[in-house]
Amino acid sequence: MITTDRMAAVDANAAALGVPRKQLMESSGNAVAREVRAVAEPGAAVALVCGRGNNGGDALVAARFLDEYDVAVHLLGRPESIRTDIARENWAALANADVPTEAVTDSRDFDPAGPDGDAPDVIVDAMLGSGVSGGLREPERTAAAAVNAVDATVIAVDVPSGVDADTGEPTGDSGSTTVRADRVVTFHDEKPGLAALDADVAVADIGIPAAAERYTGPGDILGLDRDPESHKGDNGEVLVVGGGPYTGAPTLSALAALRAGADLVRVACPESVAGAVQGFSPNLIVRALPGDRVGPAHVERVASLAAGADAVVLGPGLGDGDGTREFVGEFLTEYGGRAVVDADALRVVPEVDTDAELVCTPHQGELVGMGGETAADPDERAELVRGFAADLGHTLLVKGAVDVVADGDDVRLNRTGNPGMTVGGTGDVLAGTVGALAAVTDPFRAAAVGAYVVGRAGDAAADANGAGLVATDLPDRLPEATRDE
Ligand SMILES: NC(=O)C1=CN([C@@H]2O[C@H](COP(=O)(O)OP(=O)(O)OC[C@H]3O[C@@H](n4cnc5c(N)ncnc54)[C@H](O)[C@@H]3O)[C@@H](O)[C@H]2O)[C@H](O)CC1
Ligand SMILES: [K+]
Repeated sequence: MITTDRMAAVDANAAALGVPRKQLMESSGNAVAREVRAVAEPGAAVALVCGRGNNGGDALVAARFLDEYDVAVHLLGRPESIRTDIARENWAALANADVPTEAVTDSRDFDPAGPDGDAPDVIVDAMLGSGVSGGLREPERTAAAAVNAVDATVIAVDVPSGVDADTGEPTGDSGSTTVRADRVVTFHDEKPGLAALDADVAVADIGIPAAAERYTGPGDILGLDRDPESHKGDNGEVLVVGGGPYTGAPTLSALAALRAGADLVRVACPESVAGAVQGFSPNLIVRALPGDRVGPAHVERVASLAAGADAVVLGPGLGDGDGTREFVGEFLTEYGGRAVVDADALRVVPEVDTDAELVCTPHQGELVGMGGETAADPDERAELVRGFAADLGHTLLVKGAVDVVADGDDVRLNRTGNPGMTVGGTGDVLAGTVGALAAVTDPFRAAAVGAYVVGRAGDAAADANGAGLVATDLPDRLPEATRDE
């Protein structure tokens, strides 16, 4: 099962892995042709109704494969309005292969029966797929009604036009037109909303490599960019709780959170280091806690600060004194929001019963310290991490040459980054980055994207500084690493 957003990410990851979209479209078109052959004998009349996007492109390919049928292609719009060059190439190929085609510019002219007036045996609905937004507009709306009015077997490409593949509901309001399909041939994996439809659903493998789903890639960032209408605070407020024996760690986390997109970052730290932390950057808002270590006396104060944040980053530079461990346990017991837990705070997590949604970011040693297991083989390690995440009831991001991100259901691997990143402080940068992302997306995705972009920032830093990279090289490189390619 895959959602349309995740499908778009996997599609982009496949492209980044070098799988040409044209190849995917050829495979999709071939799958559509197979569906036609499954329902109609050679010589049957097949009308392919194509939109201007890649959904239409799939059917333009299919038309080429169906030469033993009486094929007619109806493009809804002018050929020059076809959106992508791969779909345009397929249109041109059809015209050269003397397949009857017509470009419908006025929806009132559209008749799936075509010029000879005989109703087709099969109609392929390739008007709109995952690129649909809102209820059907013209000419697709009139065309959908015309398709529904014909007594033919309707095969929908990817999803029936006008249907939201995630919900099975119309993409417009409940009364809006959708194509009623007898069969749906969807690509790569089942979509959540298709089961609700009164149609047979076939899932076609179109050659998307498993790595496009298993490993993070540029597609995982899609959709995280800011809403241009957003204003201060919408893009996340993060509270970093750390410092004590160390001052650099909470600062690195806080700077990373800002560079990863958080609007406001506050740092709750012992007053003994507050001056040093504030001194690192005027961008930070420091909330000093009495004394030189974070302890149980600070739980109420930190809990009230956390209530005003979208995500907490707990642990950088806290140290592992008894009082600090007690603080972490009591704070997490009380806190019910989202938190990234790192460094010395990690070992408390297995003992604490919390309503919070946690992302724990241990390295392999810290994972074992929490009671988890690791293995040399990446797939075995991934399965062990997934099982431990299920036991913990939280998301794990286990750092390594290949980072393993897992919650009880899903596992994703990240292979950006380089050995230069073993330098101290990069874990603090990662924790802050995941904190900023957890403020705007779900914990699993925050961990996967966080691992990916910090690794890319580390790779950019290594390009510039070789193995001499230091953690402070990373935050400023996060914006570039987080940009949609
Ligand atoms: N995901 C994959 O790996 C593959 C997907 N394929 C096929 O590509 C479509 C998605 O193609 P896309 O071009 O993104 O969008 P659509 O073709 O679905 O539609 C875009 C097209 O439609 C117009 N439009 C959008 N909303 C409406 C509306 N409400 N009313 C009218 N018109 C609308 C929009 O302006 C565009 O012009 C996917 O479904 C698969 O079939 C690849 O070919 C194979 C790999
Ligand atoms: K369709």
